[in-house]
Amino acid sequence: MSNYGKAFALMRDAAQGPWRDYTRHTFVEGMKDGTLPRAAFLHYLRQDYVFLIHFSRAWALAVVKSETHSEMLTAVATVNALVAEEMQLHIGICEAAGISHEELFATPERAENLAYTRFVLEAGYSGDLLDLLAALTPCVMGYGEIGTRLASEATSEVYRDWINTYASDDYQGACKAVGELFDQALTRRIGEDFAASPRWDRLCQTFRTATELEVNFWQMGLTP
Ligand SMILES: Cc1ncc(CO)c(N)n1
Repeated sequence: MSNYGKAFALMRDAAQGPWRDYTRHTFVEGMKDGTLPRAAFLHYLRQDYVFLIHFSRAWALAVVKSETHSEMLTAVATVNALVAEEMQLHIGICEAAGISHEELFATPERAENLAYTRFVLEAGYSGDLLDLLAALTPCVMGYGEIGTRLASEATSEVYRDWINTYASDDYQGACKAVGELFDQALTRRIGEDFAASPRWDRLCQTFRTATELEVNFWQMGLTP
C-alpha cells in the first residue's frame, strides 16, 4: 500500500467503498489491459486537461491559504508540477492524435468535470487550508495509487505513457510531499491528535465527496 502520510491513510480507510470504486473503476481496468476504447481515452484526456486548469487554480488557492513558508513551497511546487509537467502529457498525447493545443484548450466542459473542480474550489474558498486539502488529496493520491498498481499489473502497452506518468518518481514524490503537507497542516492547526478533533468528521466527509466525484469523472470518460 502507498505511504502518503497518516491523515490520508485514515481518510481513505473511512471512505473505503468509494475509494475502491475510484481506484479500480472499469475505466482504470481498461487502461490496465488495453481494452479501453481509444475514443473514450481521448475524450477523458481532453476533459482532464480542462480539469487540470481548475485543479491548478485550486492549488494556487492553497498558496493563498498557506500560513508558513514550508506550506507555500509545497503548494507552489504542486502548481508548477501540474502546469509545467502533467498538462504537457495531455498536450503531447492529443497532438499525436491530431488534436491541436488550441482545440484542446477550447474543449467544452462536461457537467461532471465542472461539479468536481468547483466543489474543490468552493471547499477552499469557504474553508481553510485543511478543508481545501481534504478535497484535493483524493485526486493527487488516487492517481498515485493507480499509477503504481498499473505499472506492475498492466498486461498491455497501449496506455503505458499515461501509466508511467503517474508511476514516475516525480509524481510519487509529489504524493509524499502532499501527504507531509497535510499531516503538518493538521498538526499546526488542530494538534497532534487531529483525528480526535470535532473537525475531523467533516474533513473526512469532504474527502469522501471528492472521491465520489472522481468515480463520476471516470464514468464520464466512458460516455464520450
Ligand atoms: C480527474 C483527475 N483526478 C486526479 C488527477 C491527478 O492529477 C487528474 N489528472 N485528473
